[in-house]
Amino acid sequence: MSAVIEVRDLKREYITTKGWVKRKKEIIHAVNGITFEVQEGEIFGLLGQNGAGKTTTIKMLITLLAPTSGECKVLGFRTFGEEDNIRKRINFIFGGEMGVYRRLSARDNLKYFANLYHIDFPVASKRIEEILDLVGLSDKADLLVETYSKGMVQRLQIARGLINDPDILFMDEPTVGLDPLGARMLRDIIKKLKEKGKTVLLTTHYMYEADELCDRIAIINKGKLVALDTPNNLKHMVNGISSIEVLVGEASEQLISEIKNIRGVKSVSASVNEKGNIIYIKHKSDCDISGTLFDVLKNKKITSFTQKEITLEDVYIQLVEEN
Ligand SMILES: Nc1ncnc2c1ncn2[C@@H]1O[C@H](COP(=O)(O)OP(=O)(O)OP(=O)(O)O)[C@@H](O)[C@H]1O
Repeated sequence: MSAVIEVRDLKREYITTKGWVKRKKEIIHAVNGITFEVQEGEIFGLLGQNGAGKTTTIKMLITLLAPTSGECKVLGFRTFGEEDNIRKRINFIFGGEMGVYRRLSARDNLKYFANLYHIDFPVASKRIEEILDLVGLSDKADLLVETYSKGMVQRLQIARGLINDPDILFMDEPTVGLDPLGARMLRDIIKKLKEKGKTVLLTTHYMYEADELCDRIAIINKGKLVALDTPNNLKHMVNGISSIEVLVGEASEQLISEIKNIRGVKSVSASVNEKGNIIYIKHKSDCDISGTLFDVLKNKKITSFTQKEITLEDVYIQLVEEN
């Protein structure tokens, strides 16, 4: 395997102005010195809160934005200065945007984009059929896109992103706005791309998505890289913390604060689902809180009590809080 993306001490600043009367210049350090490599054939995830710098990073990688400083190379070429060598070998998909023509059929859309890449007709025709099959749109290929569901449009977006047979596909929140079934179909397509040897760099807000898809994940916070590893290794970073989920009839603020006061408890949160109130408790692994917890939950109609594995979300929250 070789590195197809090389980023070293990459920075990007934006200069904006603030205030009405006396306008003051402000420098935003959107990407503030990040370093990572992506290997050929990897699915690599960029995770971070809103405004963490994910889209800015992607824009620099796809040659749309010049870095302020640092090194940013794709397929061995500088993204600023040697972009012509990169553009025909990559493609990108921004989730939630149209990017395709509603008044054309999927097949005509793909023919149009193949034309933009000057792909010969026989090659394009064969590729279009293969791509339509990959994204599961073969039987709907001649319908107008305006009759498509959101999930179908998103799948067509992926098809569009594959028209030049790119080595690397960049995806910014590919499943945003999709229903669970649509999102699952899209994740399956991304897995198939990996099987075909493509490299995928994606951003997502959904932890389970990153966990399921990514070989490695970079967590970005305020423009800086706070962790980079496989999902499993990242989970091991939250050493010494255990997680419990309890389903109860009611979860009052007083109950939550009583649980918070148990020695060894690090955090408590609650949510409601159709079965009742779920209380999420994180505690130090070397403190057995179960006895005291059962005392506090006495008469609270416990319907389930589960010791949970640490999730990527736990890691993410801890890292972002620490930073
Ligand atoms: N064109 C711009 N001018 C000024 N500031 C910008 C510009 N684009 C982005 N920013 C700022 O740079 C920071 C990083 O933005 P970016 O869009 O890269 O974050 P993100 O991680 O992709 O967020 P999100 O998950 O919300 O898409 C934010 O503070 C944002 O407000």
